[in-house]
Amino acid sequence: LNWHSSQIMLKYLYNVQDKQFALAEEYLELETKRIHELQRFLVPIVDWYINYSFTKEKFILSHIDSIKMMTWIHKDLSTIKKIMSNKQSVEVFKQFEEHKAISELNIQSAYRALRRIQKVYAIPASDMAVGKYKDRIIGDPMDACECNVMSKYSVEEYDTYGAIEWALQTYNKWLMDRPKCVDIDKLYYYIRLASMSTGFNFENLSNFSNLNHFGNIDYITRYFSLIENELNIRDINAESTDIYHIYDNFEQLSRNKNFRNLCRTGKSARPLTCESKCRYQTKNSPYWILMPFKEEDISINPSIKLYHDIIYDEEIELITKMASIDVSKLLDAHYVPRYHVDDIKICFTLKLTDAAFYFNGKISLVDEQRLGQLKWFSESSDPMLFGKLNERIECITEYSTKTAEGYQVVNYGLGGHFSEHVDAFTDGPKSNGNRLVTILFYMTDVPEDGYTVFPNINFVAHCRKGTALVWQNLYLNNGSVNSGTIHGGCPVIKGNKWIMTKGLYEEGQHLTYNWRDNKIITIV
Ligand SMILES: O=C(O)CCC(=O)C(=O)O
Ligand SMILES: [Fe+2]
Repeated sequence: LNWHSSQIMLKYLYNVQDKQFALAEEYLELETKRIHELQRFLVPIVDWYINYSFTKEKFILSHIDSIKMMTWIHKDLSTIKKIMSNKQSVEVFKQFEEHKAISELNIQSAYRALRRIQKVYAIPASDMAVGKYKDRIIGDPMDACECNVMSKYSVEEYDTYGAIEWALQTYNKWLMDRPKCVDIDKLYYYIRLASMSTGFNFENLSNFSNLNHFGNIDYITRYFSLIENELNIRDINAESTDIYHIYDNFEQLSRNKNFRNLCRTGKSARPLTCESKCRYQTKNSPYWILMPFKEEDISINPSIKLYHDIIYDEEIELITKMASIDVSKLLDAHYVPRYHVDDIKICFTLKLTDAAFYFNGKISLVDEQRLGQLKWFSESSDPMLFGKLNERIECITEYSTKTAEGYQVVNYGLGGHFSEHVDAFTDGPKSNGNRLVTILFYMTDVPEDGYTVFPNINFVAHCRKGTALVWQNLYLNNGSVNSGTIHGGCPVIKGNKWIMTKGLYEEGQHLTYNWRDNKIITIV
C-alpha cells in the first residue's frame, strides 16, 4: 500500500496506528495485572519458604511435615505457572504487528515526495528543515535523524545536490546533541560522493580527504563550514538571490522551468484582453434563469472557462465519501455506510487505486509523473447525482455527455501532483474519438499551493471548492491537439486536494470535421 499517496490513505494509516497503540496499551494493562498477581501470590510464599528452609532437614524427618510441604509445593507451583502463563496478554501481543502498516519502501517514497516539493518550490533545505516555506509554516522542524534520511535517500537516487544540502543540515543539527542515528562517517562519505558533480571547488576540500575524522570534531567542522562557504558562494542561502535559478541549473530540466515558476508564484501571467469577461450565464434556460451560473473567460485559444459554485457542497460530500468508502471498510468491519446497497457494490468494484500516468499508450506508475489515489465512477453508481452533473455539464459546454467517460475522482497526498501532460490521447485514434473537452471540478480549497498550471499560456488555476475549469483539448477545425492545453497539477504542500474530472469525446458531437478520418494525431 502506498500510504503517502493520498490523504484518505494517510488517514487510514493513522487509524491503523491508533489501533496498534490501543493494543499496546491493552497489553501493558494485562501484563501489569499479571505481574501484580504473581507478586501478590509469590511474595508471601517465598517469605514462608525462606523461613522454613532453615528447617528443611527437620521437615524431611517429620513425615507429617513432609506431606504438608509436598501438598504446598504441588498447589503453589501449579498456581504460579497458571498466573505466569496467563494467555490473555499473549493473545493481545500476537495481534500487535509493528510492520503491519508501513514499510521501509513507503518511507522512502514519502521522503522522495518531500524532496519533490522542495525541488519544485525551490525550498532551501535550511528552510524546510525548520518547517518553513517563504513566510509560511509548513510543518514542524525536522531533527538530525530526519535530515540524515533525506541525505541518505538523495545519495541513493543520485540526487547529489540534495545529498549535500541535507548532509549540511544533518551536521548542524547533529552537533547539538549528537544523536546515534547519524553516522558522521557516512555523512562525510555522502558529501564526498556528491561533491564533484554539484560543481564544488573540490580542490579546496582535498586537503581534508585523508583526515582522520574520527573524534576530530574541529577538523570536521572546518570541513563542513568550507562546504557551507562553497554553497554560500553560489548564493544558496543568500536571500537576495533567487535560489530557484540555482535549482534550475542543477536540475537542468528547462522544459519544466515555467511550470515550476507558475507553481511557485501561483500567479497567471496572461494579459487580460477586452474579450476577457465574466457573466451570469443562463443559456436561455428557464431553469438557469433562477440560478444562473457564474462563467469567467480565461482564454480564447485554447478555449478555457472557469465556473464558480457549479458543484454543490452536498454533492461534494457524497462523492468524497463514496470515494473513501472502501478504505473505511478496510479499517472498520462495523462500518455502516449510509448508501444504498446497490451503490456500494459498484463502489467496491471500482476500487480506489494509485493514480496512473499514461504515456505512449503505456501505463506508468511512477511517482515522479503522478501521485494520488483515484477512483472511477460510472453514472450508474449514483444515477441521481451523476445524472444531474451530466445535465449541468451539457448545459455549460453545449456538448453531449452520452459518449463521455465516467467521473474520475482524485485525492492527493504527501507531495501529490500530476506532471505536465495533455488530456487528449496522442497515441492513436480511439473508438469514441479523442478527448475533446475536459471538465475539472475542484472539491476542496487548497489555499496556497497545489494549483493547476497551464505553462504554455501562463495560466494558473487555484483549487477552490465548488469551481470547475472547462477547456477544449482539440482544435475545432481539424481535431488536432492544442498544445496550449498542456497542464499539470503542482505538488500539494499543505492541505487536502480533491478533484473530479470528466472527459467528453468527439463521438456524438456536432463537429465541422470528420474525426474518424484523423488517423494521425498531431499536437499544434
Ligand atoms: O490536479 C490537477 O490540478 C490537474 C489534474 C489533471 O490534469 C488530470 O487529472 O488530468
Ligand atoms: Fe489533465
